[in-house]
Amino acid sequence: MPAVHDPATLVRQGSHVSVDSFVALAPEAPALPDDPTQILAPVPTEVALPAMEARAVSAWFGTHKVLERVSLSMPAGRVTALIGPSGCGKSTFLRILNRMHELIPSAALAGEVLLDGQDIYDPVRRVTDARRSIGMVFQKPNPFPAMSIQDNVTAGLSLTGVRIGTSERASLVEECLTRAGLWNEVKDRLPAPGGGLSGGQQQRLCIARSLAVRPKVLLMDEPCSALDPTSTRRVEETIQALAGEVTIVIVTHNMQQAARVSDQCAFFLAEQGVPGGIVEHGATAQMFGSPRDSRTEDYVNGRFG
Ligand SMILES: Nc1ncnc2c1ncn2[C@@H]1O[C@H](COP(=O)(O)OP(=O)(O)OP(=O)(O)O)[C@@H](O)[C@H]1O
Repeated sequence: MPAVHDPATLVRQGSHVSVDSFVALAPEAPALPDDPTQILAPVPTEVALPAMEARAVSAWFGTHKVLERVSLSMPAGRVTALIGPSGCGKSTFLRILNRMHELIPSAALAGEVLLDGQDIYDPVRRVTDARRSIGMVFQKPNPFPAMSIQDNVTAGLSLTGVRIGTSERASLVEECLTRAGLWNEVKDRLPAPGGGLSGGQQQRLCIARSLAVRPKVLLMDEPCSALDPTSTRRVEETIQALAGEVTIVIVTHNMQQAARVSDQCAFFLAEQGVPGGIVEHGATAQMFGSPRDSRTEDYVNGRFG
């Protein structure tokens, strides 16, 4: 019997540092292909260990049950895409993976979320540990606009009480901006305000900020939905570059994006009057090329949703 985590018994956390990002324009970037079957991400050949595992996760807002016993393994160093129509519980599931769900009044959940085999909801584990290990990038980028680019990168460290020296800070800033694909564009203006960057650059700045606390997992909730196609391409390149180093779970409504960036997909659905659940999950190539369930086939081919 899984534990029920009622919000009244959960540790509340009001100082979470959100990790949003924006993306930059790049006129030379190629146009996006129209046919998802032409751009399938490479299928992993070896079996990766799960970095995160959701076991029988159910969720409620008050008496409204929105997820029903969802189980999913998210392999280490791989990209998992959560797809499905609006309202089926993808974002709720994502927020459960780093204990943000409990910040919402009336929210409750049941089940377990394991990170490297440990339940992040275990009462002996601190909520701040979960959020440090499991970063989040939101739909709307939110760097600290008046703060310098370099200070934005290290803002998460300061807020979690981590102190580092000047030279260590400088190398961390360079490392994280490089990993986020932004270093070359900002290396000559690190003291300039983060708010002066283009939207796409701000999105990658926020990815750099999340990387600075060295998360094991990066959750991304429609990180490109506010971006133009070229900026989207830049963020997708960043996701692909990070895969292998960080476990990524991304919610996206863009099927081409899911096909481009993910190794595996989980298709969520909430049919009339029924809480959301996973209809089917598997390797991205299989989900797009030969889905087992006709509802998956209809969704990935744009027949509904
Ligand atoms: N803060 C909240 N309070 C009450 N109900 C909520 C809240 N957030 C989400 N819900 C409900 O939970 C269900 C799942 O919502 P959720 O946002 O997780 O779906 P989603 O698949 O991510 O949708 P979308 O793709 O539109 O973002 C919906 O019925 C929604 O109305």
